[in-house]
Amino acid sequence: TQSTRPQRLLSAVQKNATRGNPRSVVRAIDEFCRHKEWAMNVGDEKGCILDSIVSEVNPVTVLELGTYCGYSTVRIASLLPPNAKLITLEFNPDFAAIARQVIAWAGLQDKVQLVEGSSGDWIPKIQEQFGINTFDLVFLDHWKDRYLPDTKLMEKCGLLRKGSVLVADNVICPGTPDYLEYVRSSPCYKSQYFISHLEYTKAEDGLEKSVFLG
Ligand SMILES: O=c1[nH]cnc2c(O)c(F)c(-c3ccc(F)cc3)c(-c3ccc(F)cc3)c12
Ligand SMILES: [Mg+2]
Repeated sequence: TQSTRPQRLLSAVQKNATRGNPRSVVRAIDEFCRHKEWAMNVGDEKGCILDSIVSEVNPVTVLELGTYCGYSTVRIASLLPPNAKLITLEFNPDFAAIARQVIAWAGLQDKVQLVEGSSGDWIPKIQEQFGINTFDLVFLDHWKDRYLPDTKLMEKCGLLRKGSVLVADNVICPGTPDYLEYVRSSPCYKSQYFISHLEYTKAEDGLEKSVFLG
């Protein structure tokens, strides 16, 4: 039977990256996507911007919406302090199965909790299920039509506190106009756009960083 692109991406990691070395896992995926097959990882250019925001926030609790193959999960988790926890939600079970193996290859499974299911179902259950009250950082990278409803849901569930930082991928390509309008016009957010490119291409894309003001 034919392999899938995520399976081929995992094989490239297992072939070219060193177990327990997150940077080599990130490099192996970027090489695969640049030279073999494009895949929708945040990528190296936007990834560096994400790294700088994560390092600045130095979060103890992180929520990632949209795991895919675990590329940004590995990038973020590799920068976290020892006691920090990253929860990543993935709707697609095939993606989740690959991501678990990529995260394990990087040696980051103790910092990461991968949860399979829809963000809309899981966001209201996180506090009771994982003993987390609020998130210091949220990375939105799942589905463009869910960014705004899930942000409102996080607010309603009290998962954001004064100073919580939201980072959203793909705000230009494919674009999340309703989300951008909301975080840029709401008095509850201070927003900033970081211009970049769609992963592994010359098309414009960028990250929107929004600080919740409470
Ligand atoms: O859906 C996504 N989630 C998270 N990150 C994504 C990402 O970083 C992307 F670059 C793309 C993308 C953008 C342009 C393109 F041509 C193909 C795919 C998508 C995406 C957009 C529309 C779809 F129908 C399917 C996938 C996503
Ligand atoms: Mg993305």
